[in-house]
Amino acid sequence: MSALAAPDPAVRTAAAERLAGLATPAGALGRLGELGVWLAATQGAVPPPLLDNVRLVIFAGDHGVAQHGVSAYPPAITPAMVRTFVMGKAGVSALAAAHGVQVRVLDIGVDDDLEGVPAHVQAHKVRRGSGAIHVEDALSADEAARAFEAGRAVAREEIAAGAQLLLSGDMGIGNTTPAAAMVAAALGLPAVEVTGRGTGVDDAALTHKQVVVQQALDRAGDRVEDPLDALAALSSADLVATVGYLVQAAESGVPVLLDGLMSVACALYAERIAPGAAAWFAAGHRSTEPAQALALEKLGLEPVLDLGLRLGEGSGAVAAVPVLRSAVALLRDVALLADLMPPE
Ligand SMILES: Cc1cc2ncn([C@H]3O[C@H](COP(=O)(O)O)[C@@H](O)[C@H]3O)c2cc1C
Ligand SMILES: O=C(O)c1cccnc1
Repeated sequence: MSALAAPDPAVRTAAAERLAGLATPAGALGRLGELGVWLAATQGAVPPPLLDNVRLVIFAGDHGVAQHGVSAYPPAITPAMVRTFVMGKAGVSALAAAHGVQVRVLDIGVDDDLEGVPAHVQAHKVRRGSGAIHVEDALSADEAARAFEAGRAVAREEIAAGAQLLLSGDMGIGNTTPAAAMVAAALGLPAVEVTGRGTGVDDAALTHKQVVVQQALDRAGDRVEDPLDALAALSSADLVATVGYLVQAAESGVPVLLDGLMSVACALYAERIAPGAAAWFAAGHRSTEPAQALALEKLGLEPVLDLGLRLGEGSGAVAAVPVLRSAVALLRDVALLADLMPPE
């Protein structure tokens, strides 16, 4: 794809001028000031509008590799959590209810037919489970293309519903393994430098997980040089859909607040596929996974929060929404110093 347009530079300049003119000491608003300027540029208005239409999509899927000792939890948790999101009782559901964020969960590749779950949850399903990446490709080229288009379609649907800010979340036992492989492949790093404990595997399982990630990288070989080939080899239907969602948001000029490892790994690929996309992304939080920190650094993103969260689901992004709203409030509601001072 050709390079994407950046958030409006003229609006960015006007927002930076407004920030500099507020009745606060220069620079006193720190990152809140920077976030306000970014939000103004991405919304195309100074001051930026109130963020009252913030929408999270949770992409759910299973991973063949989860049956090979890489997670502290069994794959049966994935469909159980999809049902929990539908009921509004997951960790992210509580945060989203507290902060007025709309949540949508989508089964892109769960290895279960999710009987009784509303049909719209499965409207974009690509397949049941994705391949165990250390022994086979996650997806065929055709499945990867379909997952990418599904993610794009979902972003268009959310934008049509008025989204001012999109969030991306994940659900899938074992997904920190493909996400670590994706980051290693994009950054040219060995498995030992990217692999983390995910849901909390012990030392022996961490060593095994590193071996599995390295096997996946060795198996993919030179194919990692092309981002779409790398995704088919090393990711999953739900993660490719997330990449498509991020690319479409950036292409449509709608900003995205990223979450933890899966979200940020997908953002790396969105930037590889659509250079310039990262200018539309902010990082909600720093997770405990080493690959997330490495991917954030590559993208030049500084996370808003650092709470030691390692949940996924979009929880770290939702937790950061009040900080973004604070940034908007300051640019909207603080007087200009020039208006307070008598003319000379
Ligand atoms: C009850 C439960 C709820 C979750 N919500 C998100 N995750 C997170 O943990 C998983 C990734 O970690 P790993 O690669 O170690 O399996 C993903 O499902 C992710 O969304 C959860 C995990 C569990 C167990
Ligand atoms: O970094 C994350 O987002 C993460 C870490 C562990 C488990 N689930 C998600």
